[in-house]
Amino acid sequence: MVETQTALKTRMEVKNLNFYYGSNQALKNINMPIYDRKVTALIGPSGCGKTTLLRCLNRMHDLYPNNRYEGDILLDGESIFKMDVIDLRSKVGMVFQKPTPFPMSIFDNVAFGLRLKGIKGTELKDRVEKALKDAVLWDEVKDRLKDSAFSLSGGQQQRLCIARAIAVEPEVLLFDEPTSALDPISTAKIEELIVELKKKITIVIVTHNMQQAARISDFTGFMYLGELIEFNPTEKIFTKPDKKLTEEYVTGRFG
Ligand SMILES: Nc1ncnc2c1ncn2[C@@H]1O[C@H](COP(=O)(O)OP(=O)(O)OP(=O)(O)O)[C@@H](O)[C@H]1O
Repeated sequence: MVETQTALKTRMEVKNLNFYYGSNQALKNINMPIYDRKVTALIGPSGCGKTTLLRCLNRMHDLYPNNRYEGDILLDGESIFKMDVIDLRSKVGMVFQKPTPFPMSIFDNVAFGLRLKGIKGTELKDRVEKALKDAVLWDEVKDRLKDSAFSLSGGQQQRLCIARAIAVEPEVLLFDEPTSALDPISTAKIEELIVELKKKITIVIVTHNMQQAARISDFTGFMYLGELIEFNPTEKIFTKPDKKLTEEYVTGRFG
């Protein structure tokens, strides 16, 4: 069955978004839907604003006082700028480029967000186990849950960070180049995991790797110099893009 864009449910919506680091405007009038339970990839040359846009989606930039947003981003129709930021980040989680386990045990890493929500006892154990299973890490760690998270390999640490992020059952999960620090086997595992996760979670991923975008995403946004040049189904972006600039980029004529 061919899916049309109109039949899709919009989970988030970026509307006329400008973003400034002090006086430096990094995003220019971005408009983009993020469809429910699809993988949306952001591609474009270095410095075009991919990470900046991703970090707007859960207000990661709020940490620095000189950063400024204009326009709006909606989550389920509600402005994220009117939401409590902790609440927003429990709905819109993030996995970073380098694995960022906390300096504590494997179990405690995954339990972290759940404990903040007041979950304990058997429910806590069950939810940790479920998250580790969903992140396809359980079999590798079930006998060493008390070990330090740093005793895991890089690829395992990244899956642990994914387990930690999904344990609190976010609606949307943001991935910032999640495999750029990993070997090909670990990369393949994370890619399979992302495709599996989208059954339940809406995913946005920044990637430098165009093959990765083509392999795992349903929609792709191509960015250039702070603008969203084109947003379309991934297959169209890579075979018959609307814009010449997109075509030049995906065929490797500049990068
Ligand atoms: N903390 C910051 N302060 C000031 N300017 C910044 C900051 N972070 C990024 N920028 C600028 O914003 C623009 C977009 O950067 P961003 O990191 O979003 O691009 P990107 O497409 O993710 O690049 P890359 O693929 O190299 O990671 C760049 O011009 C960059 O120099």
